[in-house]
Amino acid sequence: MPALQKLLFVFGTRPEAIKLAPVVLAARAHGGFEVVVCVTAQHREMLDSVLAFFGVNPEYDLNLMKPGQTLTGLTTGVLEGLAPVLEQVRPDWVLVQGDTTTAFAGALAAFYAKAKVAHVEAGLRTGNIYEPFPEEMNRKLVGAIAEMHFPPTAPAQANLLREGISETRILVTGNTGIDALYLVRERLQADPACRAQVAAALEPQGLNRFIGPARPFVLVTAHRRESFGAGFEAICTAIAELCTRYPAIDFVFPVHPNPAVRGAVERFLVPAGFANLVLCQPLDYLPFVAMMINASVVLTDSGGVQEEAPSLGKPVVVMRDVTERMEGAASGMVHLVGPNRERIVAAVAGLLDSELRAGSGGNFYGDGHASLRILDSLAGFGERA
Ligand SMILES: CC(=O)N[C@@H]1[C@@H](OP(=O)(O)OP(=O)(O)OC[C@H]2O[C@@H](n3ccc(=O)[nH]c3=O)[C@H](O)[C@@H]2O)O[C@H](CO)[C@@H](O)[C@@H]1O
Repeated sequence: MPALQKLLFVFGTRPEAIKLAPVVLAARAHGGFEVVVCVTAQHREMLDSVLAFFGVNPEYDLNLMKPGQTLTGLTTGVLEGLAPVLEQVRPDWVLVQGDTTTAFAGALAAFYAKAKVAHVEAGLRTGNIYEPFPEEMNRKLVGAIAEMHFPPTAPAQANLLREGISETRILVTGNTGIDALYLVRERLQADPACRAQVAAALEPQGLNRFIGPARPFVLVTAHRRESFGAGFEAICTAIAELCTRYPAIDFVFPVHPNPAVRGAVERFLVPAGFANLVLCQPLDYLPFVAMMINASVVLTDSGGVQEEAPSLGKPVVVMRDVTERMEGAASGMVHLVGPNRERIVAAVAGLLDSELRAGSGGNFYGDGHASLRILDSLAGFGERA
């Protein structure tokens, strides 16, 4: 019988936790692995709420989040913090996900410790190292280090092949974010206690009405670093114009804690006091998914939300100039408009005016079984060793 392989998961933000939690849970249930989790806590509260929801208790916590955190400070913090963890754990594989600074610095720290890196959600590219910034460079750098690459889709695999990575080191798996999404949707459908938990979580912010038969609403998220400044002014003024034009439709905007995002919202949206604009704290993952299921249109610059909304049959307007996820755009479910006031207003209005038409959705990004494919592939290495 082959020895258990030791997997060290390293992650630090809300989206990484959402996309790695299903892999951690499946690895713990698998039997072929010893599993160790180290969080950098590049985000703190938003990370903890996801860990609690999935019941993932990290063995190591670098607790790196600081006010006014810089990318340089974070990178060096992850490198220095991980070195002793790697020394102690001595993993066979270090798993990192996506494109955060934690993923890049985690992969580099693993390389310095001569541990193999497996990259979950590999191969996403826009071709522009400043969009998204710093994510495009982070994921290219992880790609240069990784021994095994798990792209979610065939176009992401093609990007890796173009960069000269051998096809024997690539496996298309689907996105693990869709594993998490379907898991949550199933729990919401099957478990009344889970629905009660969502209602209780939304009640203090007065948001329960959005999970019942609500009047139509648009769910908004925005946080991309390259839109800070002029981009956020355009995003906020577009939302203001939509609030005025559609008084019978609500706009629900959980505001990301980054001060650049909060500042723009306070300057361009708060003073008008729109009755149909609901500004709230970021939502926990479970209530956020419940709201997405009920939304008419989703307006976002998020990568994960761009994958989730069409998987739930919701049309999405993407406030970015470029995207590494053209699969949804090609289907007509995703409208790429940039952080541009006129184009945001036109796209959202187009969807609202067409009787809130939603498509049937599609699983362009995953079928809910990505985690098992990843683990079967890593288990195969153990058997060959
Ligand atoms: C450039 C790019 O596309 N990069 C992505 C980036 O992340 P992102 O843009 O997807 O980040 P966010 O938008 O912060 O998170 C999204 C998640 O958060 C949930 N959500 C949202 C609002 C809320 O109030 N409550 C919530 O729970 C939501 O359902 C979703 O699952 O990093 C990831 C990590 O490496 C990569 O995978 C990834 O490519």
